[in-house]
Amino acid sequence: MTRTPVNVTVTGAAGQIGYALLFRIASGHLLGADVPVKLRLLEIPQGLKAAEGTAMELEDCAFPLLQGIDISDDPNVAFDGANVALLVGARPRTKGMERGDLLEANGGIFKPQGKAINDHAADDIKVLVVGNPANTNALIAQAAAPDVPRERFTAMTRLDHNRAISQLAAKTGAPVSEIKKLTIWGNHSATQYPDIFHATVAGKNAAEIVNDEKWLAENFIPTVAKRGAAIIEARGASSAASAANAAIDHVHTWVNGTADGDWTSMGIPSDGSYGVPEGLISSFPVTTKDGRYEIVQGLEVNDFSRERINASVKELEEEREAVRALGLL
Ligand SMILES: NC(=O)c1ccc[n+]([C@@H]2O[C@H](COP(=O)([O-])OP(=O)(O)OC[C@H]3O[C@@H](n4cnc5c(N)ncnc54)[C@H](O)[C@@H]3O)[C@@H](O)[C@H]2O)c1
Ligand SMILES: O=C(O)C[C@H](O)C(=O)O
Repeated sequence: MTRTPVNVTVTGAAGQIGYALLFRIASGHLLGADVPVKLRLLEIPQGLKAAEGTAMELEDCAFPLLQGIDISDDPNVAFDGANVALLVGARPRTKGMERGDLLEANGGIFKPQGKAINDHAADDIKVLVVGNPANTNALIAQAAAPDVPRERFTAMTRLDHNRAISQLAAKTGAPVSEIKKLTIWGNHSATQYPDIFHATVAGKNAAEIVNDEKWLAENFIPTVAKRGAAIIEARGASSAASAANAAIDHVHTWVNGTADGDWTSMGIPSDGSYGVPEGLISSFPVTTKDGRYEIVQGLEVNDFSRERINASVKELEEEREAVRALGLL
């Protein structure tokens, strides 16, 4: 194999998403079956030993595409030469912690990581933030990386997108492969808005096939938006394999392109489209090609959708104000 390996940095590598993610990156699912990779694992000092254990297991898989694994607790080392960065490690909310405390604690993680990306990553760096609150953590990292084109910082709403496809497939009886053009708008939180008004099921308009606004408002939207909490309740831990799968999907689609006649959802810096204030990292319908994404333009937004997009965007604005007040932007 002569191709130069792609450097993929994963933070929180010893966590549960990390464990579900690393083996799939190393086996070619992130970038392609012919793309060699080098893994850079970033952990806090307490996580280093577990990360070493995971690295031993990765070696034991003898993946032909895996050309090296480095482990560090220093962001300046872990992001050195990174082409793709998956920011998974974050501070979970603990008992008695207010939202502001959570944002401040994550600022302490994502600001230095953004700066390390700014100073050390490769020129073609692509960043996906998974650690929650993902959209606002992405904003913090982006603000600390003024030399990196801002569109390279993205936040994960692909898990919500995949969840919504699955729920719509179950409702309509269609296979998931027949569901296209679904959109997640807004924040990766309970305010997100999964939109089926432009989606298609086997080529026909999904909203017309469903024809049930009550189901949309009272079943579909809350099921998708609160799925993360339902999984925490059932598993006793937040989603891991499905989150890792969505991270793989997000980067694979960004790098390799969306299929003709379809789009995906990504949390990306707003350019003001659809009335979302410029600069907020909000989820949009996007097409991708040649490693770049574009917001799908010209979609009609009805009153039902507008109200819900506005509510999620308002929450993002409040989060932005909170981190600005903390001096993180
Ligand atoms: N966007 C999404 O759709 C989505 C879905 C599921 C989970 N999440 C979020 O992903 C994050 C990770 O989830 P998990 O289940 O893997 O958590 P986890 O607690 O199992 O693992 C997190 C890991 O991050 C490490 N870590 C903490 N601070 C770090 C730092 N500064 N640098 C490097 N590593 C650091 C920890 O040591 C730990 O090993 C959480 O914030 C979770 O809420 C997001
Ligand atoms: O970790 C969480 O709070 C939930 C997670 O973001 C998810 O959507 O599964």
